[in-house]
Amino acid sequence: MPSLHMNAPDGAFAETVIMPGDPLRAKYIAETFLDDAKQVTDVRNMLGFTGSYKGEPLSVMAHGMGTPSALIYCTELVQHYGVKRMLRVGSCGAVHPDVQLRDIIIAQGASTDSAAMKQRLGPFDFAATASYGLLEKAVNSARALGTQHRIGSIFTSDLFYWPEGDIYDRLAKYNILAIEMEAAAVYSVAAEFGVEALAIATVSDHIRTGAALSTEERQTTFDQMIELGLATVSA
Ligand SMILES: O=P(O)(O)O[C@H]1O[C@H](CO)[C@@H](O)[C@H]1O
Ligand SMILES: O=c1cc[nH]c(=O)[nH]1
Repeated sequence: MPSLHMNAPDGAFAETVIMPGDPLRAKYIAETFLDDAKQVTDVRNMLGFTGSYKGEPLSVMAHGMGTPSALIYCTELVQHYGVKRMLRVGSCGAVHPDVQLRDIIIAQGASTDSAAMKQRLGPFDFAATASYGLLEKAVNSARALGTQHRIGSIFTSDLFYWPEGDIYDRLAKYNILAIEMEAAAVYSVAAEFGVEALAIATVSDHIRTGAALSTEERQTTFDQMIELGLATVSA
């Protein structure tokens, strides 16, 4: 039976799902890295695929841009399809001076400005953190692969275009490395339903300096991040 936003039948998703924001990145990951990948959902062109990796079932499902979209797909994957592990593979913009273009950030925690997140614990703030088991596997895999990485906290924003620039100084002061738009949402769904989640993200641009990866550099570094994600979930 399909869910509200996915037309995959019951059992169509593996217990582990790799999740980029972009549906075409989901297609690319499935076609490039999975064996026998089949498309399982295409509602709104938000594509999902299931195949295998190193002999184990693995799915790839896009979650779109922003917290509301990610909350919908993550919630339905877990509640409707019984998914147990979600690993976001995204892009992010660096705000911390120590972070370099191409760095892969393993997101230990994600602060957020999202109003949706404020509805979780009533008057309290929910601390969106990665599942330690996945975090440890990602760090060990990055070391084994020799992948340049940073472990730290990021910021999940509802805004891509900020009207005021001073927010970046404040984030860097709190040792936040980079901004993206979904990690806290993915972590919060995992916490709500008792499953595992991790987000890793490639620094595609440096918000402070304006430096950005070329199209070719994006491809190479995204491949490194995807390989790290696959190593993490298959460790
Ligand atoms: O590259 P993805 O995974 O989409 O992630 C980042 O890119 C999008 C903004 O351009 C947002 O979804 C942000 O989180
Ligand atoms: O959300 C994002 C993703 C990449 N770069 C940014 O500046 N923001």
